Amino acid sequence: MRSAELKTRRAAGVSPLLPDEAGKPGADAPGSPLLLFEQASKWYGSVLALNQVTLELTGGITGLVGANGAGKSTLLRLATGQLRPTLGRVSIRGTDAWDWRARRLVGYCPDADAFYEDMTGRGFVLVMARLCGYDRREARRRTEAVLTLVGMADRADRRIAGYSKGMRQRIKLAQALLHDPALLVLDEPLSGIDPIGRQELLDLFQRLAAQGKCLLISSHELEALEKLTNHVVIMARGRVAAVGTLPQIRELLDDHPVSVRIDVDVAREVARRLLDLPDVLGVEVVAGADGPGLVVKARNPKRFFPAVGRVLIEEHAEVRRLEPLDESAHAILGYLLGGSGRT
Ligand SMILES: Nc1ncnc2c1ncn2[C@@H]1O[C@H](COP(=O)(O)OP(=O)(O)OP(=O)(O)O)[C@@H](O)[C@H]1O
Repeated sequence: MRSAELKTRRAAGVSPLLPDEAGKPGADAPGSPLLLFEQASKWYGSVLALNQVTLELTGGITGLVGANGAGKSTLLRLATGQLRPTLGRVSIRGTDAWDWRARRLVGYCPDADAFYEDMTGRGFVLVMARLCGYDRREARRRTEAVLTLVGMADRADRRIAGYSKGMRQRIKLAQALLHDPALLVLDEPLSGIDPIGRQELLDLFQRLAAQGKCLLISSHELEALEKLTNHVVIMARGRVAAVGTLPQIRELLDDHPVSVRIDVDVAREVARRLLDLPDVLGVEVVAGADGPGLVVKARNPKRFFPAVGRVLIEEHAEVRRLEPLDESAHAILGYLLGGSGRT
């Protein structure tokens, strides 16, 4: 039983309370941000997954977006105290996120499902409540409260094996809410969920935020998060590329010059035409493996990129390479101009 319990804890990715500490107030230093990353870096062996991230959350809903491998899950694992930063600090209300006192303030919904499929949703949440250290009666009370909160009270006696993705997500959310955490960390909660289930989940997240919870939600899909919040963190290659409301990020992008590498057969002709464009700040001709290439510095990518496209077509240029050289700008552009930005 002991090993089964431990397996269940790990399976659901929960940070259980210690039995003798359940019910006591959490690690709480009033005035400290709920979640704070201070120059936090994480290496997996030789892979730098998170690079000097500084981030502060105080409340509301924050969307965390980034392409595959951008470092979102690593950031969330650090926030939930499952990993320790190699350098820097991650804290919850002033306490190291790795510390069990901090974990009591955090609820976590992992990306992957790891249920005992033969259990009912209610049975699973109840077991998780017991593992949190609540006695039978309190565990039952909390189980019913969270199942009601996530809209599963009347469907929780069915086996998990028969649940839709949306129902599974709600059960994960229910177990994360058992200890009434201040911060809810949700890793890709919308992935694979149909549009109706998705809207219901978005409504649920909004209700939780209205009740005072702080939510940190990762997603590949900016459009989905855009409906939920305008506080967005964009990640690229382990770094925070931009933080703010979407209008702020768009503005930042318009003001921030981007450097673009363009390798074409008629480099000099294209360079001359590009220099006439109003948003181009400079063009440098550089040597490439297959002939000369251009490094173009420009403002206002929304206007600049379509204009480049027109020049290349008019010059009948054969393009070998066209890519932003700045990873952050690349990521932001991917999201703001090209949809999801998934690579
Ligand atoms: N346990 C690990 N060992 C080695 N490298 C890892 C490990 N976990 C993640 N990485 C690497 O760290 C980087 C960041 O990964 P992470 O999973 O945090 O990104 P992500 O944005 O969540 O991506 P995805 O959307 O694909 O889950 C990637 O290069 C990934 O390959």
